[in-house]
Amino acid sequence: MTDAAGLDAEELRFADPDNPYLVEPDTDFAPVDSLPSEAAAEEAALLRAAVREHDFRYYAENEPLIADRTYDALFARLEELEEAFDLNVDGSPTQQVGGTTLDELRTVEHVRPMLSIDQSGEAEDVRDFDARVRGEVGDVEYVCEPKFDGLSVELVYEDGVYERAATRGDGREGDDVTEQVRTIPSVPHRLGGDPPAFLAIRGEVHIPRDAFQRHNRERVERGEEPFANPRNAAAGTLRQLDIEAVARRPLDCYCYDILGWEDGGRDAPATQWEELSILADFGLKTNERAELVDDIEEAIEYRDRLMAEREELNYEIDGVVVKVNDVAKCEQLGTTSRSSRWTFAYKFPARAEVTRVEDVVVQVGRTGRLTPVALLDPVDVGGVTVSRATLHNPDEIESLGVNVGDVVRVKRAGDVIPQVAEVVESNSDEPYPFPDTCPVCGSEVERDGPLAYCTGGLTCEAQAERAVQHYASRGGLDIEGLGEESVEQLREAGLVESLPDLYRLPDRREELASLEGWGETSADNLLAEIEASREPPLAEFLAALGIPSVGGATARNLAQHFGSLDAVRTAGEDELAEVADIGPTVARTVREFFANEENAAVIDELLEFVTPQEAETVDGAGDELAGLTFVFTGALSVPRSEAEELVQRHGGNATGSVSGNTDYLVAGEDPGASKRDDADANEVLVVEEDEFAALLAERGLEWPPEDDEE
Ligand SMILES: NC(=O)c1ccc[n+]([C@@H]2O[C@H](COP(=O)([O-])OP(=O)(O)OC[C@H]3O[C@@H](n4cnc5c(N)ncnc54)[C@H](O)[C@@H]3O)[C@@H](O)[C@H]2O)c1
Repeated sequence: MTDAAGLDAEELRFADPDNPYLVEPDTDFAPVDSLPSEAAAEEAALLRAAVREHDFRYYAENEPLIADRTYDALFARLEELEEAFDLNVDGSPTQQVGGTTLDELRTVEHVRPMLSIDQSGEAEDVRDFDARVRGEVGDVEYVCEPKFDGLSVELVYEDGVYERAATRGDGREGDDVTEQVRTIPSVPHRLGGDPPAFLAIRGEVHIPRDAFQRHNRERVERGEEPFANPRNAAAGTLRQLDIEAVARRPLDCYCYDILGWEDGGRDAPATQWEELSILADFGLKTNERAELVDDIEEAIEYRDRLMAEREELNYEIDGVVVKVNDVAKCEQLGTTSRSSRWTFAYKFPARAEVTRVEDVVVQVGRTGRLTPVALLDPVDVGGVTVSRATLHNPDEIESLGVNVGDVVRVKRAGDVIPQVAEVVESNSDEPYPFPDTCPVCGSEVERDGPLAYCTGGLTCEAQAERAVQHYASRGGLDIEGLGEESVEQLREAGLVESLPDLYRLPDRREELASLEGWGETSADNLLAEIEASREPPLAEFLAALGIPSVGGATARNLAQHFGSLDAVRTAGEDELAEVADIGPTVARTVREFFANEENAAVIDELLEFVTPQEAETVDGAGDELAGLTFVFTGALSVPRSEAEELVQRHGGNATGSVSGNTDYLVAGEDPGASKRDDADANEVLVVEEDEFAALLAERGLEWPPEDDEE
């Protein structure tokens, strides 16, 4: 999202850069009855162009210019004008489904149009919908379901076998995402139960919230822009052409509607409620919170209840969908060109509120990255009090134009980290001046693209504290008794200011024992742990140094490739890039880490106390599994991601779904029938975990891999 004034004309597809509804539109509209009809027609034309542009940016590019709430206000105004002035609506976005297809993907026609849903956040509008429905078809029951904030897909099964999947696109045709959707674990490749000969269903692909947060954190750590919300992340992922990359993302899919059913004499279910239960019988994932209710008041209560539970769910929802239960009545109610007349979405209020920036602080991360954070006048955003919001990086401050004292809109878009979405009222001439020295150690700040880094390395206190925390963590040398809080306590007491100070603690045993909450025994235990960490394996030591982008696996590859710390420290970028799993970017990061004078000084000092053990170098590490493709299914004795990582590290492929070129399907406990069936059909070798271990052992590899957590 941007609030930069003015847009480059070339960037725009449907609207003029001067269109007032493109950037920071004013949604305080003049009352319709005071408008001359010419002005109304003119305003509607501008709104149509702007809405088309916003649709394009939202659906095709996943980069909206304005907040959803603002978009909804523009859309509602356009509808209002068209109706009040009886304007010609041919081709208006109010008559069409807003999506589009991409050039890169094949287009497929849907079995039945995939339409939009009329929606509102007002209970009165929901009651109006109900009155219209009852006026046309008499009394009805409703099925209420969460409105998942993901990406709608059509799935097609023939004789129970997964055939294809497509995005909603413009409602009539969508992008072919068959291979992408095939990687989703909750989409069976073969249906169970007694499926019809032909079945088309509608579902919503989404990324669970916890996985989304993990994924975003990794993106930020790699210096990439985080996704604004899980919907964008799911949409972006699903339309990727690199299927293996899609398989690595934790997508999930809820199914909720039958679009097509052909089965000789057997009829499709007669109600929405039966549809849900039969979909579940076929092994498709349906949502357990769906409810059948007797009337609209119960539907309204359902929405309020779900809104209160919203934060507990591991998937993002933005309201509830209310559907007429009886399919025959649905057909009677029919559809418009844009939406079905038997469904209504009762939305939750947007989780975005307006507040004042009280201050901006700049935090220093373990890698030295500086992150500006806005301290806010606390505000309730969707039931959670927010007093801080990330500003991401200096470029974001510039593009938002935000400074202390400004009134801003804050949002929590699926993720837990609140963000400043836009400046609503600026009280400053300039954006917040980003510091050119580190607020903690005063070292110079260096820019790398949009990001800023402190050049102080391990001498920077903030980095040092986090460096010590990391060094002692399970991803480092696993020094028990030295958690984040103790490290902070030791630093505050002046006992540990940098890594080598850990090994000077025996000289300060008395002081340590006298700290609040410590005592002789805890102090001695910690000192014994520290003593035991003095001869670490090289790989663990490298991982413990907290070199940016170097986790346990990469550290082990480095150790196996170079054998000694000296060799790693002096290796050039080209040599580093020869290591399995290391590309040019990571090679440069590693080189820079060791070349940094401050880091070098700290490491030299550390080596006065610590002697990393040389590692056995392994020739050709990384090629043992070359040419082999594995799929893992069922519960393994370690997380599946570790198995996949191991395979990839040794030159093999690990994908999420069985396909023609899969060599082995490794079945852990409870492997899931459909994948195994598929595997048999493809003549893939199905092996149990111990056979997999044997296969690795033949190639000199160990299973399960040693504890490798970061
Ligand atoms: N910010 C912008 O520029 C911009 C631009 C375009 C659209 N938008 C936003 O997108 C929304 C409109 O998009 P839309 O037309 O895709 O509508 P929508 O996503 O709000 O609602 C329709 C969709 O709901 C989904 N859905 C989720 N759970 C469902 C369930 N249980 N049963 C049935 N359907 C379910 C379906 O996929 C369907 O496509 C608006 O809220 C608007 O704010 C924003």
